Amino acid sequence: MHDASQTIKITIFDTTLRDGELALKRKLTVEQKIRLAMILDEMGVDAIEVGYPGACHKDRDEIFMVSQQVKHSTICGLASSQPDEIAAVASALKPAVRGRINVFTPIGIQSNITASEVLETIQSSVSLARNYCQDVEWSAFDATRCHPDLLCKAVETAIKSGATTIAIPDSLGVASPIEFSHLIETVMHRVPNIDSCTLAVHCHDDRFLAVDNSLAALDVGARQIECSINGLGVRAGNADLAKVVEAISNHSTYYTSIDCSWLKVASEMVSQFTAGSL
Ligand SMILES: CC(C)[C@@](O)(CC(=O)O)C(=O)O
Repeated sequence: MHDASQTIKITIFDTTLRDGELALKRKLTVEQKIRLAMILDEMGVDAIEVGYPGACHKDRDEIFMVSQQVKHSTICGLASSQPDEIAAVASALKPAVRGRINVFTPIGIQSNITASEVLETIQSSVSLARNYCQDVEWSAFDATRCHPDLLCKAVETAIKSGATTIAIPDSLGVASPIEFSHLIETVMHRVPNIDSCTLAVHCHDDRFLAVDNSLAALDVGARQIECSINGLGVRAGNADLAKVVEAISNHSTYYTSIDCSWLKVASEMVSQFTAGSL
């Protein structure tokens, strides 16, 4: 429950089953994914990212089977800009009550393609995803190590191509809260069509700042936080969902739809699934 002053809803996007699973030596089974997804759905998580078929073949069937079971949360699958990956996620989402394709494009300093090639890739992959699905997220992989001019152009292009959510990840966990919120503020100010999407953040915990960075971004306009149970995720992990949600529940203006009484059950379930596998 939230009180009357808490008027701004923050969407919670859980990626335990996708980014979290990447951290495991022994992958999750489909039964485990379904069990956790049912808890996340019951808990009130807005979106559940279940897998990345482009990197792990079994994830396609897992997205399909979780989509058959979950009735409230949006089910999400990750794809690169490759058309076959986008098609695989789209077909896996067929049984979903609500489905979302999350398309990512590398735009950081490591990416060795030109700016115009990046923009073309975004345009074609997001439009393709949008032909399959009304709900499309575009993630700017390595956004915190990219030139802000390119980031702003890329975000504008993704929105024009049909993305309804834009995620700004700190993929390698390099940013501080001031740097990260400044980057989000730049995007909010400089992208002309930014109001027609939900801005999301996806932070990694390499500097133990994933939760702080995510929360700092709210005050400059971010409205979705991507996080995971127990902070499970590659390297140091993602932002811990329970910490994000507890912090927001004590905030004067923001609220989430999470029922905190489920946090302990979810955390214990993930600890049990990952025991000996980290
Ligand atoms: C897809 C994207 C949000 C990503 O999760 C990609 C990834 O690390 O797999 C990131 O952290 O940049």
